[in-house]
Amino acid sequence: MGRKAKFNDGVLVKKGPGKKAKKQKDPIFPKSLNVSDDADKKLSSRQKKRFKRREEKKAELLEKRKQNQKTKKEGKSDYKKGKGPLAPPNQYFSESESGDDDEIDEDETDAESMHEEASGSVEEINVKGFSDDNQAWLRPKSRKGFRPPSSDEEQGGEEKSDEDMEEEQDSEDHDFTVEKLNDLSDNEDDEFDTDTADEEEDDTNTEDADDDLLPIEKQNIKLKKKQARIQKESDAEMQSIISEQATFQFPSKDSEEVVSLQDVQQRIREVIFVLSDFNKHRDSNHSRSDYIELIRNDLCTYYSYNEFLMEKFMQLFPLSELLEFLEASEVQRPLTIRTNTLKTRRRDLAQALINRGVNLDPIGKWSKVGLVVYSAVVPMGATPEYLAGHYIIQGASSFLPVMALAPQENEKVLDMSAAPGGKASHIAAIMKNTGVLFANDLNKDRIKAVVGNFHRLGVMNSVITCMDGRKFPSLMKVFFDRVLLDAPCTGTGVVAKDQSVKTSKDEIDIQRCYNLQRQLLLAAIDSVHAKSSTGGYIVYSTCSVLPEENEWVIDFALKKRNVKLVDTGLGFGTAGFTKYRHLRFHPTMNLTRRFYPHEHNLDGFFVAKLKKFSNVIPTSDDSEVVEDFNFNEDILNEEEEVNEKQNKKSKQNQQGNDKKGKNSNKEKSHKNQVGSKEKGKKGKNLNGNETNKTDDIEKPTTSKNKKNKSKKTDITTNKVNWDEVPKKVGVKLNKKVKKDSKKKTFGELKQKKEKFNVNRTDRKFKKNRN
Ligand SMILES: C[S@@+](CC[C@H](N)C(=O)[O-])C[C@H]1O[C@@H](n2cnc3c(N)ncnc32)[C@H](O)[C@@H]1O
Repeated sequence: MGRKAKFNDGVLVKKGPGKKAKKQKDPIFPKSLNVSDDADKKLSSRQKKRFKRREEKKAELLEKRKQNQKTKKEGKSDYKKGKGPLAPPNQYFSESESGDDDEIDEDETDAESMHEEASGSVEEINVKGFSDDNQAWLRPKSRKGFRPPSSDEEQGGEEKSDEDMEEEQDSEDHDFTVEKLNDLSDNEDDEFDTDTADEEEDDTNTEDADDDLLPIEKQNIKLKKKQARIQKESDAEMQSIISEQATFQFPSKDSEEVVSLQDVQQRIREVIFVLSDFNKHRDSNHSRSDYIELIRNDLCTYYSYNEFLMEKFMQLFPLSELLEFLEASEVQRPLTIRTNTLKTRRRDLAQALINRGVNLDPIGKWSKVGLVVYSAVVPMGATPEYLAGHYIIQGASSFLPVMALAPQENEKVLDMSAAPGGKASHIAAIMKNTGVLFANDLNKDRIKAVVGNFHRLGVMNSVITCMDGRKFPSLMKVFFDRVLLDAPCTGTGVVAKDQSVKTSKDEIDIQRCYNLQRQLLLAAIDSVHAKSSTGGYIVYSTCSVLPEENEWVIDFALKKRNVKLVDTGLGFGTAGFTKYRHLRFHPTMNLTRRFYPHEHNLDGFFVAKLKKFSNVIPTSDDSEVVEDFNFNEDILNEEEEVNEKQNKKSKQNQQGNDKKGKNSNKEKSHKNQVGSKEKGKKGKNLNGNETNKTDDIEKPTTSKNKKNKSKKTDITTNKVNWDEVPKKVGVKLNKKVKKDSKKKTFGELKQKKEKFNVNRTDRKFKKNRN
């Protein structure tokens, strides 16, 4: 019942006489709903103009959209071909290895089907979208309170207080809501925004256009105008403050005032500002080093580091980046898990965990087995899936060395320092439990964790050993197809996980680490078979960001063994250093990869991949005893050496030319620097303990033994640097003495042996007595 609207333009179709139809009048609709053809006729001339303009813009927008879609399609096809910036995961595995391919292929289909599931069952149970495009989590969250200054601020901009930031955030939020409302109110008319933007510029136009706008749109325009005005005012204010506070007041040495953390934070910003244009903003009574010292102390106070480590980081990062690194190191990385493909598939695992109320997402396009967990109502280390070995809780950065290693089915692989077995079990999964995996660790207690994890995860192809990795070559020399050395390190990349690193590390710790790392790496190389039909690779990784433990160790191995650096195949990460302070590393060092918490939202990590090309050990004299090597001393000596070199240059060149022909074979060698070794000496490390290593760790470059320091090659040309020839003469002389000793008569040798036996008994006797 009720009145009937006449939508048929007044053409009345007679249906016969009805009482009500006759009695009731036609309904009258409001003008705005009148959609009759003659609506056009009622437009004013201005309205017509605006209408025309809108139509034109509509057409323009449509054209643009079409073009965009076209370029997007082209981009997509590029991506499929592997040309795009985020290449498909297969590309990450540079060698075409059947085992990996299988895992990836399977996972790729996993990912696709997971997308399908996302629109189906996953959404049904109302859990956050499960998409593979979650690169956003890779952006590190900043700690609340201290925002490192942007480069703009550093260039002289005034820093914003927390209140300002909150206000800014508020206004951003407000903008966002208003925009959203606009979208909602006019979501079919995309060009509308453009219209209003134009009208904002032209006041007269705005007034005209206002007639057509909804109240909320008018409000939006007003708000934007207000914001622009406020911005203008605050800019002007900021300029005046900057000009007023041109010089930062350096705190006097005598002042013992206790400053709050907020003041320290403020001072850090101010000193960064001064250092950004030192000549302009400095206090003439203080040098740059005064400012550096001040900021170092303040950073130590604010972030609770010891001065030594802060100094190390200051050498590593420019100031603005340092702040970002320190800030990111205060925040825990997202919780990530790795699917154990020996037992399940990622999509099944994801589904099972989602059903338990875990909010998760794939880790990113670079891994097909990782999941990032945003929130969980159950402890992730105690779910039935965990206990059944369907996944392992593992930092995302720990995937990287194994991905770089790219083990294959049926290979012989060694994980030299494996405990607690996270990476080793990943290797076993990629090998699909085929071949042999040696999982070794020096630490007896930690090796128990490897056993436990392997049982839980169903690793069946492993031999677990507990020995010093340095001794592996004596047990299984040239045996393995691939070796992973995830070396013990200072852990400077994982400060967020272990805050004790901030204060517990000093020079001696670092020195101990890099000496052990060098020895372990040489042992790892010696355990690999260069002629392996499928491999011959060594991957070296640490969770430290210090070059002493990374590039410097690799550079050492390049000089000591027949290995070369190859691409890690990881597709992301920052290139390793080819120079650091006064040191110059091999130019191929840029093939190594560094990962930072502030840049990649991963723990600080270093990954290098080496290919062994010959089983010959270039300096194979095991009787050589070498002292520990000191990084800082080396840097100082490099400087000294440069000066010395300049003085002796002409003389050395002459000698060098004489020797050139004789040493051409060495010149061909891959190594760019061969350390000469002192024989028969015992070395001392920094602790004063005697070292009697059988492997070739370089001796310290102290002035005492400098004469015998290694000959060098020019790393840019990989040729012998003939300026260094006198040192090589020293090496030659040593060899000559050695040869002469071989010419000794039988009688002399017998005498020598007897003397040696007497000494030995004497030593034994003394030892027993003690
Ligand atoms: C960074 S952790 C290895 C972590 C392991 N790769 C993982 O992913 O679970 C370094 C390991 O090296 C071991 N280690 C230290 N010195 C060693 C040595 N001389 N030989 C073998 N392993 C050693 C430590 O016990 C420690 O477990």
